[in-house]
Amino acid sequence: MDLKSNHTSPVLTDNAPMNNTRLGIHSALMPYSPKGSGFSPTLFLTIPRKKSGILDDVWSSLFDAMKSSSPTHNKLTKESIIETTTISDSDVAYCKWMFKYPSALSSFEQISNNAKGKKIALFLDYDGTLSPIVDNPDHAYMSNSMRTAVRNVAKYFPTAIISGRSRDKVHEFVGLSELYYAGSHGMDIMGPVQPFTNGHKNCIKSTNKQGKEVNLFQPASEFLPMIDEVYRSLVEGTKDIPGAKVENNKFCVSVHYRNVDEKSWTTVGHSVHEILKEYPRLRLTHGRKVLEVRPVLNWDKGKAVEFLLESLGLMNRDDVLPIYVGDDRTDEDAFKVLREGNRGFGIIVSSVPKESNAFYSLRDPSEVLEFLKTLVIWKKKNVL
Ligand SMILES: O=P(O)(O)OC[C@H]1O[C@H](O[C@H]2O[C@H](CO)[C@@H](O)[C@H](O)[C@H]2O)[C@H](O)[C@@H](O)[C@@H]1O
Repeated sequence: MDLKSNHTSPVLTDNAPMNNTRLGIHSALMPYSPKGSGFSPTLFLTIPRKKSGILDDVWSSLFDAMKSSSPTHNKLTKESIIETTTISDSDVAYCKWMFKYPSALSSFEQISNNAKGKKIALFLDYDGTLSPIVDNPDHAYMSNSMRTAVRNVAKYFPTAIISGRSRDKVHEFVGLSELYYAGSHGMDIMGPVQPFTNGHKNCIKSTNKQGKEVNLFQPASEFLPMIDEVYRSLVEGTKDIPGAKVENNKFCVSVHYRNVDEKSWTTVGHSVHEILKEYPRLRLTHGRKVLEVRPVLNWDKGKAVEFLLESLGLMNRDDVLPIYVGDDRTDEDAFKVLREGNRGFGIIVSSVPKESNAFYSLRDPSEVLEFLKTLVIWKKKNVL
């Protein structure tokens, strides 16, 4: 299969009206090039940051994006059940979308043909991929059957979890020590000890909880005090908004508005924006009913995938097939890296149509579970 020819020129629109950036907000809250830091300049984004006068534009587009960032599932009523006996417009739209992003389950044969003679490297996002989206981020538990499936795939394929959460938190949720973990959207990677060829200087040797020697890569370590400070300011600045929740993800901070009354979403946005004005070295990205504050650093989940492939000795090898499964905007960076290098492919987890750089789709975590089980069954058959 020629991975490049599946479909061309993917556009990342994410179902929301936006300017030429994901949020329509980047010109205000985006990149800044700090001088005199100890970092490699290539790690920093370099688009100049505008100072003022665009607040209205910024917030109207942010608000549109906030509204559409995670579909609200209609509650089942008698009427809706009767209605669903006929095919709805959204079913038709989903089916059309699946022509472009075929199901990774029904296309499994195609995937396995492509994987023949190759070593699969598996990258898995956590929230919305391995665990269902729930209202309380502290309760986003993974099912035992999913844990077993992940443990099983990891027996056959090098497997990494790449999450926006802090590395410790996502490790605690997943609870498997045989995996590699990248937290804070890839800014905190614990990987195997390997001689690095890419000269990353923020890499240090450490030991994991099992006492095994590991490599720790934290390109944003300089930002720790700033992130702690902005976390406290965000907690203070949103404390009077019922339902708002701020989560410290170590090298980034999440401001959740899933449980905030829609009428107050702009208040959340404005509060975050007011605070971030004081932090030109921080930027804002947008996930599923969450605003994510992170360092202005040229580092994302895509870079984390490349870093892990390199440290596993699997980079740029014809006999390696990386597969990345994820549901959110930040996963697009990883899909893109795999697509552009024609290295492997992304699988987008979504129950609604959305533009993506992935090649295949799965509807929800229950289909992710099926996919992982299918991979193991296929591998077992082919090993024997
Ligand atoms: O990269 P991920 O592992 O997908 O992390 C992205 C964000 O996930 C979490 O928030 C999302 O899931 C929550 C639990 O289901 C849900 O309540 C929230 O609305 C979602 O945005 C996590 O809490 C965030 O910190 C991550 O940035």
